[in-house]
Amino acid sequence: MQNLTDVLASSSTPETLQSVLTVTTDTCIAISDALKQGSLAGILGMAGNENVQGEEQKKLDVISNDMLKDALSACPAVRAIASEEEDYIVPANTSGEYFIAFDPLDGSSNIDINAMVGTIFSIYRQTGDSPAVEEDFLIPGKEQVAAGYVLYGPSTMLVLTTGEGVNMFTYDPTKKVFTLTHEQVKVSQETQEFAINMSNQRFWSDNMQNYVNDLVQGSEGPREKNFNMRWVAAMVGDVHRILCRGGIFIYPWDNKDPSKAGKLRLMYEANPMAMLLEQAGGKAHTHTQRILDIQPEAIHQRVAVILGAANEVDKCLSY
Ligand SMILES: O=P(O)(O)OC[C@H]1O[C@](O)(COP(=O)(O)O)[C@@H](O)[C@@H]1O
Ligand SMILES: [Mg+2]
Ligand SMILES: [Mg+2]
Repeated sequence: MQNLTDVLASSSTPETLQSVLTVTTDTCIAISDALKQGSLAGILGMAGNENVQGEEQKKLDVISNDMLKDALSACPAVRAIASEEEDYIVPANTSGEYFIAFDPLDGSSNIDINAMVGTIFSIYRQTGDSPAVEEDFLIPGKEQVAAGYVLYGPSTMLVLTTGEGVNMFTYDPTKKVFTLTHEQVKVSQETQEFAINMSNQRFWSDNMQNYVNDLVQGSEGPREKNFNMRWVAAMVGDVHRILCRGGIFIYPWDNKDPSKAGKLRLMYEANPMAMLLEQAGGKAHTHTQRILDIQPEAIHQRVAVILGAANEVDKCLSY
């Protein structure tokens, strides 16, 4: 079976980009090893700080952020880094060719219950003669040259696109490599499952309430079929399920906090997942536009997210 290095070497991925992906995925293996140790490694619990978005950081948010930041800063091909857990961009090597944005640990609230978490990353090509500044990083998601995530579940999996479809790799701890296990994944067009945090229902728009009400009415409602609901509380887990067996994931606009356009972050969560979904034949939108077309205004910008099987995303948008 082919491993990640073979797959990248036989693709049109430039060697410099391969080096960024290798450093990223090697660091994710180290994060996976740390997670496996759990309480034994003293890495669970709160870090005692807040990130720039006012969220309390867990120790593992900080540890995984530092691991990725240190490894990627030392990679000559990396020009700058942006992270959900860093206030500002971190310039790395002026002669580097790539920007990498990441959510070092997605699904932080799952850490202490030993449930699914992941690392999400998004890579852009951007060169310049002087150290990178934040404005250089404000590139629409359609310009991504690679995106993916590593899911720390019962097995550790890498899901990757370099713009030539989506491949899934399973980490083989005996050989310490990611092995290609699911080639050219396509999102099923059949939607049986939806994922949305129903506890926010009263804050949604009327249109979103109507759409979800129609799903919940099942075979007695206008959709004339039954749906099931799933919520992993880690976007990485919900998106993985959609890539594996279809469905729709929604973190909609709501009026809970008018200063926020949504909960999820454009650069660390929405853009990389949108690229994966589109490369797998699915769709990813806000309530008003294609996510990959959004011109970012700030690195920590938030957006509404509706992604999954193309037909179902269209159906949702029709409301
Ligand atoms: O608290 P909620 O509404 O269940 O939110 C869950 C969502 O928040 C997130 O956990 C945010 O990610 P972080 O853990 O990186 O902050 C998403 O992964 C997930 O979809
Ligand atoms: Mg996240
Ligand atoms: Mg996070």
